[in-house]
Amino acid sequence: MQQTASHALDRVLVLEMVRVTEAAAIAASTLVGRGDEKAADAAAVEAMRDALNKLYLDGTVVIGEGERDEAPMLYIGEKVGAAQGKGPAIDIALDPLEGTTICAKAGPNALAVLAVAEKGGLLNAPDVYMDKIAVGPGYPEGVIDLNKSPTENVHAIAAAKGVQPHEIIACVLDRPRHEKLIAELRDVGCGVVLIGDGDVAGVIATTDPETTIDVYMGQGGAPEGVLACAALRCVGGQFKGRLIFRNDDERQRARKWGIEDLDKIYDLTELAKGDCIFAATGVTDGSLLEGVKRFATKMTTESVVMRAHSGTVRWVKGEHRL
Ligand SMILES: O=P(O)(O)OC[C@H]1O[C@](O)(COP(=O)(O)O)[C@@H](O)[C@@H]1O
Repeated sequence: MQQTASHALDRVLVLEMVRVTEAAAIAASTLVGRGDEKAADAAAVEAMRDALNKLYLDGTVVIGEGERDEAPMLYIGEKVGAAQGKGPAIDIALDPLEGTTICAKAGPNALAVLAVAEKGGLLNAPDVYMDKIAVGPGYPEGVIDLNKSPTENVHAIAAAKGVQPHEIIACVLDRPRHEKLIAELRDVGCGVVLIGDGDVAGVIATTDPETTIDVYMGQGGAPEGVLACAALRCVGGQFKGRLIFRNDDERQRARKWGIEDLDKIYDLTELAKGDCIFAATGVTDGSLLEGVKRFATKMTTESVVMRAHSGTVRWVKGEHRL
C-alpha cells in the first residue's frame, strides 16, 4: 500500500532532503565565479535530479526548471523518486541553483533549494513575476498589506515593532522596475538593502534579527515566492504575494496550471499549505548559509532543513571526502 505523505515527512524525508540540496550545491560550486550561468545551473539540476531519484518516494515536480518543452530535466510534472506508485506521494518545488548569476559572479547568497509538501500543498506558480512583501515572526497578523503603499506598510511595521519608520530596513532586488519603490522607501527614511539576485534568501533574511532586515518588498519570481513561503511556514513570518502578468501568454500559462483568479493576493498558507519541509544548502557564502568550501582532501557544506509541522530547524554541517 502506498504510504501517505505525512507519514513520509515524519519518517524519512527531513534529513534526506539535505542530501539532495547538498548534491546540487556541490555540483554548482565547481562553477562558482566561472561566468557561466547555464553550466552552473545544468550541473546543479543534474545532481539534484540524480539525488532525488535515489530516494524512496513518489514525487512530482510542481515547481521546477520550466515546462517540459523548455527544460529537459526537473520540468514541471516530472516524476522523481525511486518508488513511483509505491512510496509516499509528495509534491516538490525546487530550484537547484537559486541565483545563477550570483554563482557565475561568485556573489553572496546562491543556494540550492527544495521544498516538499503533501499533494496539492504547494501552489503551481507559473514562471512569472510576483509582487511580494514579507516580514519575519512576531508581528500581529495583517501588519503587511499589498493593497497599501510601501509608506503605509513601513509605518505599520514600525508601529508594531515600536520604532520610528526611519529605523526600518527593507530588502529589495536591485532592478530598474523598483526605482519608484526604492525612492519611496528612502523618502520615508528607511535603510534599503539592495540585492543583485536571490530573493529566496532576501525573504528568509527577515526572519533572522542578525541580518537587521525587517521587511522584503518588490517583484521577484513567483516560483521563488512559493519556495520562500515554505521556509516561512517553518520559522514563522508573514508573506503576501500577487502574480504579475506582462502579457496574454503569461496569463494563459497561469490558467494552464489551474489559476483562475489572476488578481488574487495570496497569503503564506495559500502558497505553501499543510505540512511541508524546506531545505537549502549554500553554494556561495550568504546571510543564511556558508557556501561550499574546498580543501585539500575534503569539501564542507552548510545546510538548513526545517519542517512546518514541528517547527524544527536543523543546521547541518557536512564534510565530504574529495
Ligand atoms: O532577475 P529578475 O528577472 O529580476 O528575476 C528575479 C528573480 O531572479 C532571481 O534573482 C534569481 O533567479 P535565477 O536563479 O533563476 O537566476 C530570483 O531570486 C528572483 O526571484
